[in-house]
Amino acid sequence: MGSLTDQLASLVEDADVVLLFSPSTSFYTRFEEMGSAAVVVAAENAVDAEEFVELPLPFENVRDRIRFGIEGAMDADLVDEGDEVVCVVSIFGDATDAVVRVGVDSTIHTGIYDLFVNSRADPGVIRDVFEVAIELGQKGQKGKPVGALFVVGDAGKVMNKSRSLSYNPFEKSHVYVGDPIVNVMLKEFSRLDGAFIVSDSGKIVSAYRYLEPAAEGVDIPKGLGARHMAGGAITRDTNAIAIVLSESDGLVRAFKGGRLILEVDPEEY
Ligand SMILES: Nc1ncnc2c1ncn2[C@@H]1O[C@H](COP(=O)(O)OP(=O)(O)OP(=O)(O)O)[C@@H](O)[C@H]1O
Ligand SMILES: [Mn+2]
Repeated sequence: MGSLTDQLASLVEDADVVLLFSPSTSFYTRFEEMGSAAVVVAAENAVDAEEFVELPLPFENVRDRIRFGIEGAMDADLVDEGDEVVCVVSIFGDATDAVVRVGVDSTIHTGIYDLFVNSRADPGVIRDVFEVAIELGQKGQKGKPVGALFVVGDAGKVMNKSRSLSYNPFEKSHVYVGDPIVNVMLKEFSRLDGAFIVSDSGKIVSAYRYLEPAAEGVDIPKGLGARHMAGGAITRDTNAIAIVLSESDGLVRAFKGGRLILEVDPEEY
């Protein structure tokens, strides 16, 4: 009696919902055969799950990944506050290697799902901008660390709350983030001062914008400088989100509604 299995069984006991993160087909099939209901959280619905939450980024930080899955499941009314959720994840490799039990309360909710899915801009556009910022953080510009500020969505209003620092290289072009050539241009222009403005659909509206948002009601951590403050504040003053790569600490941060929602270390991707 009192075997390890018995001891650990308490981890999954009385769970309200099971979230399977990127399960293999065989794992998912076995799970289905047991008749257990599960929500699949993955980049794509490769197992044809009935209940599915799409992950826009791999989220190397497992807490972020789990938060995203839970918030997504809550948004789809599959999980409620007060539920006990069991998350089956892979941390070190592709195979399932961890079970995490989470009691869902208000503190679980950071807005990480909301950032991608309930913003003005398309989720794919937000993901593409994230990817550019992460790559830029990994490689820098010609080996040197660079910073960058991308304001995504609600571009008309953002343009009204900002001014041009110089000639806009994207003035007459119709180019979109996610296109490999455009991503190279964005990286090249990251040496310039100011912000990139991206529309809801991913069109690069401008580079070189100096943001002049009202800063009241902005709640961002002390110690971040003017770029982060301006990026955070514009998301309070408009319905845009901001993705900021810091030149000084190398992290990529996302802001929405004047709040810091997500911090990602490009070196971990
Ligand atoms: N209001 C603004 N609008 C657009 N860009 C800005 C604004 N304020 C600062 N920046 C840009 O941010 C750059 C860095 O400024 P600062 O060092 O104060 O920001 P920071 O938040 O500390 O960012 P980092 O972590 O990259 O140093 C500036 O050179 C400028 O290009
Ligand atoms: Mn700085």
